[in-house]
Amino acid sequence: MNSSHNFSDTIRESPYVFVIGVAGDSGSGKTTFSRAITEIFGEELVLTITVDDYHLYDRKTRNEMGITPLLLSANNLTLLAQHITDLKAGKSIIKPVYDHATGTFSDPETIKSKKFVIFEGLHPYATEDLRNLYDYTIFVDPDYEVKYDWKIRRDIGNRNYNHEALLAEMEMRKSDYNLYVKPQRKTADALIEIFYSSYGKQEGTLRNMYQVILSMPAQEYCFEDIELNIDLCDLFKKSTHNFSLSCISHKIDERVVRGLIVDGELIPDTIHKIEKQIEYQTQVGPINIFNNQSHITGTDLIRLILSWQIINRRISISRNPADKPHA
Ligand SMILES: Nc1ncnc2c1ncn2[C@@H]1O[C@H](COP(=O)(O)OP(=O)(O)OP(=O)(O)O)[C@@H](O)[C@H]1O
Ligand SMILES: O=C(CO)[C@H](O)[C@H](O)COP(=O)(O)O
Repeated sequence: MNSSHNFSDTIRESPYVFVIGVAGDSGSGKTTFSRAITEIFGEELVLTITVDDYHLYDRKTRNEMGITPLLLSANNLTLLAQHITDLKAGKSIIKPVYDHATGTFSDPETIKSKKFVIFEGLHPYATEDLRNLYDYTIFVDPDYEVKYDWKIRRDIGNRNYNHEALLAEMEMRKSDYNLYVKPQRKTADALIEIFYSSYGKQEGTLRNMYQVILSMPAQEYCFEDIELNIDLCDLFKKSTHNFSLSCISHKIDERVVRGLIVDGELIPDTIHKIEKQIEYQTQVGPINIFNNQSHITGTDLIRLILSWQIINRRISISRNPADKPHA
């Protein structure tokens, strides 16, 4: 690419709307991973919509019906498909709003399309018709224990649940998760698994440090144009923290996928050098998403690599419009 050109300007000027789907259970870390794209391109270019807004029933009604929000039939997936189609065509939508603080619906809101639209939630691409509308899909899949530790922390703090009600709800959700949410994992372009750190559960939790695996099917786009250089001097001499990076091939849902496993911490210098590599290789910049952090975790590195992968997918569409997925 021309070195004086900023690819964000190309995106701004292009009519193409790139749609990303991030699926996973409640509190699984979807926002944590998708936020990097907003941090890189800014809110002017990136719109995030929570699929929770497409629930058909409020919390009280769901409780009376004895159902969880994970049922496909408890969500208006037809309206969701229509809204993705409209936003992709550059049109505005009038969208329902689900308020987690009260468990009820607020007034609908009008939303204008932007150049990246991220749909995150339980069922962003739960049907084949929905799946065909996306340019890139991610499935976030923390280990059961990790996920429920996060959910308890978050829902009791921010969503006004009491501990017992939350545990009962979590138990009730298990089978619906396997039936209605997890199947999306089979078709995701990128799958993120999160486990307690191999350097110690307690220490890891305190430092927000987990073992994170980013897996992708061996496909044409995989790490295209990516040169990931990690400065060994930073790792060995300048940092006193544990860090490991390895690659595996493994089978998930009958697909053989290649996984990048990251655990431990890097110093900010190392990640800033990687950000510069991304700027150089993609001409998107400035990329500076890790300000004021004393250490950089595996989650952070995977967020950055995943964003890089998405940017490359977007670049390939610009280079070759016929390359558009589902064109
Ligand atoms: N990779 C991670 N490392 C450390 N903590 C995490 C990570 N991912 C998520 N968390 C914790 O879990 C909480 C929920 O994460 P996040 O908001 O990203 O989940 P979500 O899937 O978007 O949730 P929901 O869709 O239910 O709003 C965060 O506030 C954070 O405490
Ligand atoms: O699975 C969820 C996604 O966040 C929530 O439980 C669902 O959206 C219902 O929200 P609430 O529990 O606040 O009524």
